[in-house]
Amino acid sequence: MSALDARGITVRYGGVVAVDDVDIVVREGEVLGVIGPNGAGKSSLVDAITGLTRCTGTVELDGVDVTRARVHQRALAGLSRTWQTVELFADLTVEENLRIVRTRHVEHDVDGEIERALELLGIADTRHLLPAELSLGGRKLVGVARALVAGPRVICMDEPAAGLDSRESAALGRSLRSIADGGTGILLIDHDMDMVLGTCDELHVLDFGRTVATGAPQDVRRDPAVLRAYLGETHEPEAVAHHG
Ligand SMILES: Nc1ncnc2c1ncn2[C@@H]1O[C@H](COP(=O)(O)OP(=O)(O)OP(=O)(O)O)[C@@H](O)[C@H]1O
Repeated sequence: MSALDARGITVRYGGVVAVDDVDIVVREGEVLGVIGPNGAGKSSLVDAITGLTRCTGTVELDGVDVTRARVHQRALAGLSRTWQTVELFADLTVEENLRIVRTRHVEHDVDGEIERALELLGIADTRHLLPAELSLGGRKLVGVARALVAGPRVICMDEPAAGLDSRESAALGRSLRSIADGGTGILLIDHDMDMVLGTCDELHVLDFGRTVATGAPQDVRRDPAVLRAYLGETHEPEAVAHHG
């Protein structure tokens, strides 16, 4: 069943069409990767889906139309988001940062969710540390844990691996897989192709705001339209071609 179903999403900034009639479906337990060159519209798409930017099109969560819902209402309906920069409370420990998350249901077992998130992200041993005592990778994992504690149906992640080394990035990918295996859908934007190709069930490729390819990672990375989209990019064609 689809946890997130976004249809005909179009985002305009003045005369610029940043996202052009894009359909995105994330199923329960699926990791959907959205990739594309710089400026392809990935962040704008996630901003539109989460309600942060104006768009046309429709967004459904678990079959419920949330197109007109505000950001916080979408969050309460089950749509979580992580950011490129992780904002944690500096004076609170990892566990306390998770404890202040607003959960979706009052009867929510917060303690249970926190333990589950700490275990899934492999950060249980850091629970009493302050954010400053963690590496950037560690803080990013706490950011993902925080999104998870709310009990989302779908988590949208904007470049969670940015700034991580390859070992941290691989660990993050494994954690995302475990989260999805627990039933949560994940919409993942990232430039780390090893992590994306190794983690996603499906890829959705954008170029100039348009969908140029969708499908399984092993098919998409060989797709001529995808390779074309990355040509002219300075830092990514090698990554895609390398795996092709
Ligand atoms: N607030 C804004 N106002 C005007 N134009 C914007 C705004 N935000 C993004 N754009 C433009 O919209 C297009 C898509 O940008 P977006 O950031 O969504 O792409 P992206 O794929 O996330 O890029 P990156 O990989 O570099 O993060 C680009 O042409 C960008 O310059």
